[in-house]
Amino acid sequence: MLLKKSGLNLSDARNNNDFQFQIEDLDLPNEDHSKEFITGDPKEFFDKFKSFSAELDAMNRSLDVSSSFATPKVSKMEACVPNVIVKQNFFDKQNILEKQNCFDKQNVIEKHKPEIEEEKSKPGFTSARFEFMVQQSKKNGGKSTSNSRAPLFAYGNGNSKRTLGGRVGARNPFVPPVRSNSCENPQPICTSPEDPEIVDERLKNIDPKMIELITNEIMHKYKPIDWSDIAGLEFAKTVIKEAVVWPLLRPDIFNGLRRPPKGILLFGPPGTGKTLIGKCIASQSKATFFSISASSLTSKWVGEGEKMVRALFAVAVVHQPSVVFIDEIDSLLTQRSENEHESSRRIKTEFLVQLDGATTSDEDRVLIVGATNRPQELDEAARRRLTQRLYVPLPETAARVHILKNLLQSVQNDITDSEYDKIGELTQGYSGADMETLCREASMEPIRSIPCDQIALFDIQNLRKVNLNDFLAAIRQVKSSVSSKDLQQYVNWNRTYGTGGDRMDI
Ligand SMILES: Nc1ncnc2c1ncn2[C@@H]1O[C@H](COP(=O)(O)OP(=O)(O)OP(=O)(O)O)[C@@H](O)[C@H]1O
Repeated sequence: MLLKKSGLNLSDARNNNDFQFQIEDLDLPNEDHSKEFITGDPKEFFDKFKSFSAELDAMNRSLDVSSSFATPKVSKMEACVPNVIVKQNFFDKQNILEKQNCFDKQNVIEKHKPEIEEEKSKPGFTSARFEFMVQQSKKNGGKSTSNSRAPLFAYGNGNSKRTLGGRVGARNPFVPPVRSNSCENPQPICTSPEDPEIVDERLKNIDPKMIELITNEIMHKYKPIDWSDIAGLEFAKTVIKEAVVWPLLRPDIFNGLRRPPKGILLFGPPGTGKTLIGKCIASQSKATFFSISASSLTSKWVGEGEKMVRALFAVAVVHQPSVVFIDEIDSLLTQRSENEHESSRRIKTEFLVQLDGATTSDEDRVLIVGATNRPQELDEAARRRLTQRLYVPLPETAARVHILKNLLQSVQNDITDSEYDKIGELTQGYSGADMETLCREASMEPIRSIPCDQIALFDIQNLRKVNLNDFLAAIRQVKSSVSSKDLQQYVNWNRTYGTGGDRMDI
């Protein structure tokens, strides 16, 4: 069974690219029928089916019509052929592949001659889209529009693939359902910020493969982050709201001198919430969020890196407002050196050119958020372009307590407020990530108190709550991951280059 073999049910198959074209054409009566009657190896069947369709199409054009779209009669025949194949299969209850003559065009023509003749002699029903295609075909001097946007209907006419409204690739042609003034000419690309899937002028010189790769980096699903989810970091949050989020929300106010920065840098020890801030910016500004690791741009695409950078900015513009979060940005924008590899130099140059806005306009709402644990390694040209450089320090005591309370919400515990404060004081120098590790460790303590031989059948209702002692035991295990020497480097760099770096209250 075709669908059974593929492991898909009919509705899954309808959402599956490989099946969309065929399922729609096969016009299956219902799922039960499809299970019962369609047999054979799907790939083999569809390969045959496609080449057969192409043959029919060629034959179709050789009949006395000006083009494959010119009359509804022949197209009707074209459209009915797959149904014929399937119906034969349905009604004969035979394996499609066994019925080799299904793919014999003469056989099909002979069998359907009366239908075809009848269709030729009377005007048939034509849909608005079909009429549109006929008009386009006439406009093209009767030539097939196989490479334009029309032939969704005539599967045998080109290589275009029919879909059932599934995901359309960034480069797939846009097919207007009706002729409209804005899309009258099928050649120019219709652009729409609301529907970036439509091919856009701004992507025309970009390799479609790269567009696809970058588009895949868009994070569609992440928990919405609120500013209150980020513990502490009040200064960074205030600057970001004012310089980044509000301008993304109200571009009409924030223009000219009030134009937002194109790039910001978040620097600080590991695990202090830089990524969290990036997500919060995207979440609060309702922007498209791209999360890209700089090392993936530099290592995976050796030799192609600068093209990827170009693709990244182009796709971000199409999907604007966008926030592009680049983790480990230092590895992309390291200081120049004599033994630097040519390809990394080219990537860096391209990135700086793009950040300068060479290919974007002032109105474009694309924000680059770079994060680094090694700000001192940044190239000075890059540093200058990342105009807001915000220090994301280790959390203060109050922030650590805030993180603890947030994390422990999902675990039964009997920790009092004063005990929270105590844990907060005992975890001086811990990063947010260290606090998370600490909570995990503490929450394991009640589990460890269950005898090994009872764990399989243990009733979770009897699990004791996490308490202060669990945290005291965990603190002995989990240590701070940031040394005071490292910390001093961040403080020094912040003093020299950071936004508000000479403030004493951060
Ligand atoms: N200020 C904070 N408020 C709430 N949670 C935090 C905070 N800082 C860190 N965390 C938590 O610690 C974990 C690590 O945070 P995140 O990934 O944002 O750190 P990072 O600074 O980007 O780290 P790295 O530099 O290693 O990439 C996350 O699970 C996050 O929820």
